Amino acid sequence: MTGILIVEDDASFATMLKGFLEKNGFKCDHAPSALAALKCLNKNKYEIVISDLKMPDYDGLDLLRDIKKNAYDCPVIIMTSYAHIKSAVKAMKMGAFEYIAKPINPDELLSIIKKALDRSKEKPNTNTTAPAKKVKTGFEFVPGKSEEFQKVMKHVDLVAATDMSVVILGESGTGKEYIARRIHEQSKRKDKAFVSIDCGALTEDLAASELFGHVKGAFTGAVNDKDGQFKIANGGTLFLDEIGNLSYEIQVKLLRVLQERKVRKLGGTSDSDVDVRLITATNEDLKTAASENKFREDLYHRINEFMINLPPLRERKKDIMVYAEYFLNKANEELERNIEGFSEDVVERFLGYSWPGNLRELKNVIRRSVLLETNELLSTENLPEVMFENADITETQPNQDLKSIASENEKKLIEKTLKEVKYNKSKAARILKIDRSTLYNKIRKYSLE
Ligand SMILES: Nc1ncnc2c1ncn2[C@@H]1O[C@H](COP(=O)(O)OP(=O)(O)OP(=O)(O)O)[C@@H](O)[C@H]1O
Repeated sequence: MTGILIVEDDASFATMLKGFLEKNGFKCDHAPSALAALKCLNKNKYEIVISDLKMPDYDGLDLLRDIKKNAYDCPVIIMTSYAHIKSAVKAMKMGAFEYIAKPINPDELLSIIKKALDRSKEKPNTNTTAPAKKVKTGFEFVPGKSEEFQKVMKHVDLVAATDMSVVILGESGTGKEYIARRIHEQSKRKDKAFVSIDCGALTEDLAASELFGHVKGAFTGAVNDKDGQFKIANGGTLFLDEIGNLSYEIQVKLLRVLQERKVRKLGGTSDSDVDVRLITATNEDLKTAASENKFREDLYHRINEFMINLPPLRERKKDIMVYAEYFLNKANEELERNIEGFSEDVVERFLGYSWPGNLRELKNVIRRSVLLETNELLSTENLPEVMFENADITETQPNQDLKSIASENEKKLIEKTLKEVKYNKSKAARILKIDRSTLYNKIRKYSLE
């Protein structure tokens, strides 16, 4: 039986969730707080942790950080409301396996648990507890068709043929790792390893051992010799995601490896040659970080022989429906559904929404909607409410004063929301966070009836 640890401060919801999972053949423990969860993790081995994000004092993100720090080797699934989607995206960057929106859809949860278990089975036994190494299978690269993405692809094609170090700059979820992998697969190193490390999920202690390896006895817990990822990637490509998170000391060591092309294990006395192409990703401006002495300038120049700027999804609107179609096909396959496409309203909302979590968010929204949809086409009914909260502000006309711009925007937002919910006024009022009588007054004021 698979052991699942449920971390949830809402006791009745936790009991319900536990009952549901046990009915489905899982053995569960419940921890009412993140601290209680750490105690359970110290005592027992779990295959999966399902944790609430928002808990008083010490929340799901703190717990996730500590799980990674202590190298408990189990995937963490974060439960969150759509209002906290940004924290969920942060959780993914910190190494969460997946997030699921509350109210929890039981089939969606079972599907994520199954994936987490499959992923754990795929993990090679590398004699390491490394939480940050991602094992990628079934890589399928879909190119966008916007001019912005075409430009990126041109740069990818050009740089792939060289051995230059590449920095990929872009918001979380824009596809930086996919671009890195694409460069590797088009390079002469394609038959060798592509190793991906998420530096954001590595603590300082783990980072050195993870990157460079260690010899037995180098520190408490180093019970065997271990090769670092530089050695494992030898001949191939090493992708360091969130490189800005590496400490100054690790940056110094990294620079030495890159300059001398030699790596020495922690506690070791000899060097071995390594031939690795380095691709790094960041969503912060490393140049500024370097000028503020937060990132070593010499390392910055060494890793930045070529820079690729991957724009956020909202700035390459022509790509949105390309990926939406792709993720729809994938979700149909995975969930054994047959949704044929998107309603016009959905397309309009997809194009108007700002997608703070970029492609990753688009994929999750579609997967969830596919699961919930009962019609042939995906409808706005099943889109998360947050997608209606940030409806785009209209462009302004010359000579408009603030008051008239505000009214104009208000009118447009109400009109758009009403359309999206098919004039269901209770729903519209809820989305707009106003009461029904205020909504009726505004509908009258703007003649929207
Ligand atoms: N070119 C692509 N083709 C198909 N799917 C893609 C592509 N790019 C991104 N994706 C999808 O979007 C998800 C996020 O992509 P990726 O992990 O590369 O983003 P990232 O920018 O590295 O994110 P982070 O900064 O959070 O690590 C992927 O899991 C994949 O499903």
